[in-house]
Amino acid sequence: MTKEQWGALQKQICDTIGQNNYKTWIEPLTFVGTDDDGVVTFKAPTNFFGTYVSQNFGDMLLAQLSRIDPTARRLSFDTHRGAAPSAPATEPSPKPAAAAAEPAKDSLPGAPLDARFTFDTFVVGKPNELAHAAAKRVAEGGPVTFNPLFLYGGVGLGKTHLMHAIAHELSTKNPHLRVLYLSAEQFMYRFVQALRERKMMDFKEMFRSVDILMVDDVQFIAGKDSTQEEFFHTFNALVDQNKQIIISADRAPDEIKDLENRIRSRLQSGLVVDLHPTDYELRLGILQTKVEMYRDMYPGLILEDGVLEFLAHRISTNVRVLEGALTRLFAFASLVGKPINMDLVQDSLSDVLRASERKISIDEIQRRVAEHYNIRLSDMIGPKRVRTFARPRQVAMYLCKQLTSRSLPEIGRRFGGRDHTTVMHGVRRIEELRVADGQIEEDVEMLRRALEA
Ligand SMILES: Nc1ncnc2c1ncn2[C@@H]1O[C@H](COP(=O)(O)OP(=O)(O)OP(=O)(O)O)[C@@H](O)[C@H]1O
Repeated sequence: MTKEQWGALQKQICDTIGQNNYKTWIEPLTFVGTDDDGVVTFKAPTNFFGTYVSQNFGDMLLAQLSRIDPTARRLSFDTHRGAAPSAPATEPSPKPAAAAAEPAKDSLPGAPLDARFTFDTFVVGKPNELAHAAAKRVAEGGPVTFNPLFLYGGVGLGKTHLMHAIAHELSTKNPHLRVLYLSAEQFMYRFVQALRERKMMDFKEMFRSVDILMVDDVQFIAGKDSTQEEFFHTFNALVDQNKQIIISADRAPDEIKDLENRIRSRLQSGLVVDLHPTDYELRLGILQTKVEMYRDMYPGLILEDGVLEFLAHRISTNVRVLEGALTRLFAFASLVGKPINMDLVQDSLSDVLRASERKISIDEIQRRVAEHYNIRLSDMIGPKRVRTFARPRQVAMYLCKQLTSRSLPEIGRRFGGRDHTTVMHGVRRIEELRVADGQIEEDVEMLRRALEA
């Protein structure tokens, strides 16, 4: 993103958050640049200022920025005076200090911490409770019990969030602790730079001087032999000194190809925990937490029932995408001055919904529902209107509406050529019965889970 593009965006941001907020919090920021990791850096007047903007306007800013620059992933607020202008995209720029972490002694060349990624903002559910508990334990900062802590899981499930949360908590408890967080790619970059500049001694000394080392996305060093070698030595030196190491990756150690065996076994020698794909309840919980935050930011905006449930159903892959969708909805609603309802969802999120479209088919739903109610598929689709067939048919129609993106006429056609008004009636009926009839509610939930599994 260029300075000019940022200039143009500011107008939009002002419209979104209002003149007062804009003048107080956004105008004083200076755009510095975006690096290869998608970190967008601003110069902020003070540390507090950067933290405040990040916590209160971070999501909105990121959503606006990512419309112009889809690589934008994180914000960083640099409070150093005379910060370097943005570096050319091919050359990783020196990382600015974290917005929330206090620099300890001389500053470490880590990546910025995101001030929003704390334990307070992390929603715990079944899929991530073990990872959360392990992270919490490490953040207590007591004697090192498992080393390393190895967190793994798919894209956008909260690995980085947990690592930053540990770093924040440890730095808050003990501001003198030397906590270094960086990606494996940055580790390699520092290593190559040290080789090139003949500063290997400095490199080794610096990495061995940290109290806590966190390396994100370690799968990156697979197949990169000399980086692996150096990583191995760093790792051993720190473990020998009883210093805590926290590693993340997108898969388990034994699934990372082209990783030396001795490194693999080192990575497995502590506690290996995975973040499972989110379930519906966790996604809904995350959305509800975010909404609380947005209510302060956009007072007066109406959020209609069912919207969060719909998003939690439909966007199931990645929490980042889920959050982005909500941010976009709020920003859009405040721009056009309308309530957040299903019409707005369709208008403003059609691309996200298309991309996250489920692979669940109408056939599959019909088959599962027929099995569940112990009726023949032909009876579900056929013309008979007795309740034994009509109710399962309505449940199936309802699930088709919820779990696929098919239109009502299309669903009608697939149910023996019925009219779309029949489908609509069926869907409404099940909506009513879900509230009034516990058995139907249980059936629908069970079927939905089975279909989504
Ligand atoms: N349980 C959760 N509660 C609240 N927010 C969450 C949770 N899980 C993920 N998020 C949010 O989702 C976004 C993506 O999370 P994060 O960057 O930690 O993912 P990741 O696992 O490191 O993914 P990647 O592999 O892409 O780096 C962040 O904004 C994070 O705050």
